[in-house]
Amino acid sequence: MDSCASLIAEHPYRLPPLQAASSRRRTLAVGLIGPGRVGSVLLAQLRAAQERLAREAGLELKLCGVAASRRMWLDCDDPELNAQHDAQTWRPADLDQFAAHVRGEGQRHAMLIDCSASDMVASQYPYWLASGLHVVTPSKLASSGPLSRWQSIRAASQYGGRFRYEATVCAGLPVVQTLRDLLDTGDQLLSVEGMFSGTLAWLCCQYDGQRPFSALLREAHALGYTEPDPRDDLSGMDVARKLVILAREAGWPLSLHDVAVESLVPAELAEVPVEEFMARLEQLDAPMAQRLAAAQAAQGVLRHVASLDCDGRARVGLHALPAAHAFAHTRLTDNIVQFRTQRYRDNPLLVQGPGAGPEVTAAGVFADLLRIAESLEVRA
Ligand SMILES: NC(=O)c1ccc[n+]([C@@H]2O[C@H](COP(=O)([O-])OP(=O)(O)OC[C@H]3O[C@@H](n4cnc5c(N)ncnc54)[C@H](O)[C@@H]3O)[C@@H](O)[C@H]2O)c1
Ligand SMILES: N[C@@H](CCO)C(=O)O
Repeated sequence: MDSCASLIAEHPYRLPPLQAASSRRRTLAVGLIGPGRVGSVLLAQLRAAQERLAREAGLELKLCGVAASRRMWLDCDDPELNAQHDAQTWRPADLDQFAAHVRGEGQRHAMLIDCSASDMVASQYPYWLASGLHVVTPSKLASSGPLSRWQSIRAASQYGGRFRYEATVCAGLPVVQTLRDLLDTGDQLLSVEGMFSGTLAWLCCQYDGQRPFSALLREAHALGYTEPDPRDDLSGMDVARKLVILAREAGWPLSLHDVAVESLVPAELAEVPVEEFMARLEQLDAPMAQRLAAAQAAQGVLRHVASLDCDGRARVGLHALPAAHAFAHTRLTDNIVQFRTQRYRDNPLLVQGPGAGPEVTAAGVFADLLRIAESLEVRA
């Protein structure tokens, strides 16, 4: 035990568990869709916290199912069978059946967590929310997809289940909620600027010409920073989606086609299957070496920067910034978000920290789950 942990364990004045635990006992049925890098870490975090949440917060999390792209696991009344994760308990995936199973009979609180990167899954949100299921996701597809679908999701979440998506922008950092709080307290957003890609932040920090860009990109993929298809990061589309999400949060009807995006993906690799793209990554090395040399010649550093203003101007691209620029001093996957608002007009409000990776992203999703759970009424 480190000294801090032992101090907490031995301290005679440790705070008692929350009083409300017994009087606010609630059960939340949870189904997870997409047990990939983020989804599987989230499952581990939920399991690790289950007992503590029941004891200290009166929240019983009941994991009732996991759906992957081709198969799903549903719990049943037989604990022995539930304990087995083998072919006997897995069955072909069927999202309607999955959602109905998690919703269950009667009035129980139920939530679907979408950790896939599937548009087909995102298109189900309006129906799930309208049926009273809560939805939490790190996937940007719904919040930055077609505006009409986004509006249906917002409408369904007004009277149905609740919808939260904090981890869609800068993973576990409190970005969407910070903007929401500013707006809800009467502030007005003027502009947002920053570095919104953990992958590109990490690549820009690591890339000094010693190792080829392609080798670093393979490493970023293995570390779980990239999107399932790393072209979503390199093309700037992942960052464009984050700008669209923030703009819509502020009530501006932005869509992806409104964002001016500079892509780093060579045209000949834009449409090939992802496996082929990964096999041909070396084709990125020469153009990226040129960008680095140009930045170094100007005594600058490469940084991937995005901006959005209240006239709807949104742009995303790679820049050579002076070494003294605030964005030049970030580390690892650090994202920076600068909100300029009426209140923070002269000196912007800053959110900064790691912006990618399964652990921090899963924790952002988990925090959304807890915020919804806090608001649930006690039901028999
Ligand atoms: N990795 C990060 O740092 C990070 C950060 C923020 C947000 N996100 C978002 O989190 C989501 C998951 O990212 P990841 O890195 O875990 O990706 P991943 O590819 O590791 O996992 C995605 C999982 O979803 C499954 N899947 C695909 N289609 C499905 C379907 N129709 N039904 C059920 N499952 C399906 C895949 O089989 C895979 O297991 C993505 O939307 C991503 O944009 C990731
Ligand atoms: N691939 C994304 C994950 C976080 O959205 C990034 O690198 O920023």
